[in-house]
Amino acid sequence: MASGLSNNGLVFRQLFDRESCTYTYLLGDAESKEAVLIDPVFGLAQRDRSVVDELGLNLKFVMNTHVHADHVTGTGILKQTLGKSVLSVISAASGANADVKLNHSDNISFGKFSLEVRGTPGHTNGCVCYVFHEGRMVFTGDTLLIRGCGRTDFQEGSAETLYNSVKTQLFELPEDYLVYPAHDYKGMTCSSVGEEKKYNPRLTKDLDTFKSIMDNLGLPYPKMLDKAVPANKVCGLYNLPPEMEEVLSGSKNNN
Ligand SMILES: N[C@@H](CCC(=O)N[C@@H](CSS)C(=O)NCC(=O)O)C(=O)O
Repeated sequence: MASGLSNNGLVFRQLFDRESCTYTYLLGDAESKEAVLIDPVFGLAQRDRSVVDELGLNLKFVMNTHVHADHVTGTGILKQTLGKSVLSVISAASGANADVKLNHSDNISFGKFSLEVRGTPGHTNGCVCYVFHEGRMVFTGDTLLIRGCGRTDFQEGSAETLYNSVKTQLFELPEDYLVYPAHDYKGMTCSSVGEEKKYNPRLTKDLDTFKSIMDNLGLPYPKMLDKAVPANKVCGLYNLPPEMEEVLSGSKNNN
């Protein structure tokens, strides 16, 4: 096995989109070569394909943690270019189209590894987190961010639901599990369950204080909201903004 590529047979990469500050995660089994990609971004599909190819992996699942509002997902374009053996994945509760629609406590397997699905509604109804017990990691989407959490002021957002999701589904995990969110806006890459239980400025508070914090975030709506949500209901392949149609038709390269 090539050195530096894997750890206990796991191949792991954290990839970043500078525009939307989105993290995409690649996890692969070095032995079987089966891999999954979590929260890919449409405009970076070529980058993701290159990394997968260079590491000698075969994508089995392209997955979302939820219907994103700030960027268009790359699951559809990756399926289109990689072929029918790649399956798109999202939760059933999201109401979005995909090959595989997940429910709480389902498992997604790739090679000898698997991800446990935990329903964590609050930012949206269909949010899920993926717990990777073998790697002691959890991919939290927008449910839990580093020292923050997903906003709850649009889509089906509910501060109380998000609070309960974090407390029951994430803060019950062992404290050494590493937290990998879908975004970071401050240059942080990773946290742990223990750190967030101790230092998260929102989720260390009682429910009423949390709700008041969430009611007063004062964030502008994501610039892509009206385009991204309908597109992401169909794996990012509908009603695309013109610059993204160019990517799909191959007239724009991503280099
Ligand atoms: N400025 C960005 C959107 C930033 C934003 O609203 N982020 C979301 C996650 S993406 S919907 C969020 O939940 N943020 C929570 C926070 O506390 O920052 C844009 O225009 O796209």
